[in-house]
Amino acid sequence: MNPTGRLQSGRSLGTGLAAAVLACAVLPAVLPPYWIYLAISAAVSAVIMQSFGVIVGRAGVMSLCQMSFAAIGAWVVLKLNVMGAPGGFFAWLLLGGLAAVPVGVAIGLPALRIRGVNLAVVTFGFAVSADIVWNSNPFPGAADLTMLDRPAPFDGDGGYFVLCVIVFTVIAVALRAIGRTRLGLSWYELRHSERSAAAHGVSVARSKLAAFAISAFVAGIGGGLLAGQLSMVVPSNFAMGQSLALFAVAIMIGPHHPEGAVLGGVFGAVMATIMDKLSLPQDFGGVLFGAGALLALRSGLSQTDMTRMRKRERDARKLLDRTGDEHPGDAPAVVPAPRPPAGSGAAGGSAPAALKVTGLTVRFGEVVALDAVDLTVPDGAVAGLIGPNGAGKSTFIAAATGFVAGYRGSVELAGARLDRLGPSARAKRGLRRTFQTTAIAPELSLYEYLTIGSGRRLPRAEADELLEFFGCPPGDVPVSIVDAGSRRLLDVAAAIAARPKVALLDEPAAGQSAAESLALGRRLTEVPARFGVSILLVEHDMELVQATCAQVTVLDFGHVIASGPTAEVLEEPAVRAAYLGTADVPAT
Ligand SMILES: Nc1ncnc2c1ncn2[C@@H]1O[C@H](COP(=O)(O)OP(=O)(O)OP(=O)(O)O)[C@@H](O)[C@H]1O
Repeated sequence: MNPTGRLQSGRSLGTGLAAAVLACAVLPAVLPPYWIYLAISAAVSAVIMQSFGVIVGRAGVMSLCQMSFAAIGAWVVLKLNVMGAPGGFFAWLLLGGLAAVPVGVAIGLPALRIRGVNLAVVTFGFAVSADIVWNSNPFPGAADLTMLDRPAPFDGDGGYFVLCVIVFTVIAVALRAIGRTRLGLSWYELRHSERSAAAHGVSVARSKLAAFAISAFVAGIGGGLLAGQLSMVVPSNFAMGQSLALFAVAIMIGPHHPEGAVLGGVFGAVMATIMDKLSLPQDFGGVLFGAGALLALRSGLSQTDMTRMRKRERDARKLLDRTGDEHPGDAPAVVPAPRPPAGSGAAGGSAPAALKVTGLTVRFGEVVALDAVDLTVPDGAVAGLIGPNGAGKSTFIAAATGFVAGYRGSVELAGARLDRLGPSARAKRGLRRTFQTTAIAPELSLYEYLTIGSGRRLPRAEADELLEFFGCPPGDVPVSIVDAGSRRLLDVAAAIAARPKVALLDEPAAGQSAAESLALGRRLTEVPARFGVSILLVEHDMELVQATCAQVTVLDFGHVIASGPTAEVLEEPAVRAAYLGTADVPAT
């Protein structure tokens, strides 16, 4: 983030904190008692909405059981109160949140294998089971009417509202900090594409479980606060219907942003009163939430996401106007890329292998996508992999990087076998890839995306250098206003940012003009020396391949039909016949 970005981010934190202080100072003083009570309900709901914000808003996981986690928090607080446990309300509140964590992780385990609607059904099943448990076992204190006393000095309604706002603010600041770590950013990537996250070395399992654990903790805290508000709770306070309604609000509003959590909390708390005042049935509020959620699902973004993104886009356009770059992603003019010297890199044959793939065979049912393919990427080289549509190039990248289970053959990176490792482990070992279709979370900035890709705390200067080198827009620009061609370049930059041993690039020049494609070729030839990354380039653009790759391997129907120095290979009759027709190979 440049100084302007940091300033804006600091300003939004300052505005949020000022709003919290103002709410604490003014609302208890001016609101009548009934509305103060509603304000407490809104603040408690806002805390529970924050838990939806983590799991639904950030990680994109359809969890319908957040109120069950809240119930665990409430149960623990009430149980410790009945027991007269030491520590008092604040310690019990914390323990209530912590008690929800293992349950959150246990519910998250199925999420490692299933997703979408199926996962929603699993979490809903848990909510139903929890409902049955709560209904047949009264909450602690309910049988003998042991009330929970609120802690001084927050025991009055005004004071308790202040306490709830403080808890909300602390959680918001903590989640904001987590959101800037690689874990927090990886949640956004998970939401859009788990395979991209895995290709960036993100452990999808760990990331999802962390989201479940943190969201359960926050929900547990919310449940504990609700127990403090009501002094005694009943199962209907945590009914599965509540989880559903709040889930719909979460999808619609986007509680992963504090203003969205507050808005969601207010809606959740006052909707019943509004329906009452309008003489409408209570369930009508749920119908409205459901309709709003459907609209948000169609656009893929919540209301707060859209508002923030528009603001970010406006700021970015101003920044681009100031820097004179009106078309993000326009590649700077470059002289044509120099051809690599014959015999250099891959063509030399004597360089040690950065990547050595032997006998790679992949079957999809009856289709043999790859048949005993041998391919080597020498250290410090840009090698090419070409072939007609359906030849098996993408399958080769997918299998080598661990995205295809059950291939035959071996994949060695700098002499180490990778065959037993999954995609994220291979990425961490230094084997990165890009995809033909980019799936970058549009709400991220280019800096944030590079941070995820790099797998480390990427210094701004290094990020700027990478963006400039690949001709990408400035780092504060949101991905949402970056064109498709530039997104591909950004994807390449993110792969290189990790400084892997080898990067496998799947058609990075698709969507680029001829001049941009040549500019990319020039940059790619510099990558091994400049960043220490060897490259395997999959491309249909023959000029780019010729300008960039010293050695090329040609696939046809899953077989290697030629391999060696690019110029010689492209002259081979079998290659011309299979791939390029007979006379279309540009003279080399
Ligand atoms: N998941 C899959 N299930 C079944 N068949 C597949 C799958 N993925 C690829 N194939 C088949 O494997 C073969 C190789 O496909 P692949 O996408 O690797 O080719 P490609 O050389 O990358 O093509 P293109 O240049 O069009 O991207 C094709 O016959 C394709 O239909």
